[in-house]
Amino acid sequence: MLTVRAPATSANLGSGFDVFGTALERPADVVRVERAEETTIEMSGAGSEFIPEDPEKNTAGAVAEALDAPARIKIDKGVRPASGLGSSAASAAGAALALNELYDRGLSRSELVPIAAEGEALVSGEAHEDNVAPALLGGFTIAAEDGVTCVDASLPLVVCLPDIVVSTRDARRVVPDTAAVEDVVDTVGRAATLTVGMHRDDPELVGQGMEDRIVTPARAELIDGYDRVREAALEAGATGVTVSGAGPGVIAACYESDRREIAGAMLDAFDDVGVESRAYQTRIGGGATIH
Ligand SMILES: Nc1ncnc2c1ncn2[C@@H]1O[C@H](COP(=O)(O)OP(=O)(O)O)[C@@H](O)[C@H]1O
Ligand SMILES: N[C@@H](CCOP(=O)(O)O)C(=O)O
Repeated sequence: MLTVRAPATSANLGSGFDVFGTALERPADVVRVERAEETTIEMSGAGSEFIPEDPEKNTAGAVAEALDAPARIKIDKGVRPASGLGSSAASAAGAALALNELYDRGLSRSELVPIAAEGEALVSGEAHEDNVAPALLGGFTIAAEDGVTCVDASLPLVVCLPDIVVSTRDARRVVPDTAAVEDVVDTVGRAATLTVGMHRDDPELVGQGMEDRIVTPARAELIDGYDRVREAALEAGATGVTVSGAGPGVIAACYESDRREIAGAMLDAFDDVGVESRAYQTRIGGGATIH
């Protein structure tokens, strides 16, 4: 079978709601495909018992349909669903790259972004591209109306995933419909700062750019212990902390030398409020790879 490794991703990064995303070096999904008369899906791995194998309800099935590429698809989940780590997107991006290769469709990775986003539309109600873009292209991505821009960054990160489930569909319902002009001005400044920080692999600038007054406060309410975890990470040396994607994952930017301490502090802080969690000491990584 043709095999693709597709990385977890972290979208938004505070100031870039529905626009910014980064590929994470780990964890990742492994997607295997072979040609078939009709699409079937077999799931295994982290949280796979909660993911429908019906191709009409699985993000990989939506991609097979969009590419008109029926296949036997096996997905080994490294990324638990409803995590804020682009779990649904990893499978969609992996399937898009694998089926494009299997059927010789000849599409570029950029051209596969809107196809993989069909999977996101299936599960979250909207074809947001901020997870599938970095899962396919790697690095730090800016998914805008006019297309995706990619920065080849490799900043160290810690992502802490509490044992709480927040579905992206539900977390999109708490996003405010309007924002005050001064908050929009603040967001523009922070988004610009973060983008420069990614170009320079500068944890301080990226950290400053991760602050957000518009979307993140509403999302933080859905995560038990968020404020405590954020404070603990900052005290341990994180340069910025925010909700990863729609949550419940929490992401910290940092220097490599502080990564271990930050991971420990975040785990302890969740533990203090009675929530089990696991931490990934990772960094911005590459896009999906064919094996
Ligand atoms: N291949 C897949 N991988 C992960 N989740 C999937 C997949 N196909 C469908 N889903 C559904 O998508 C939802 C998880 O997606 P989402 O809420 O966006 O979480 P995440 O932030 O982890 O991507 C769950 O309801 C899950 O059952
Ligand atoms: N921009 C989206 C990103 C959702 O990411 P996920 O990893 O939680 O699926 C949003 O914030 O809704």
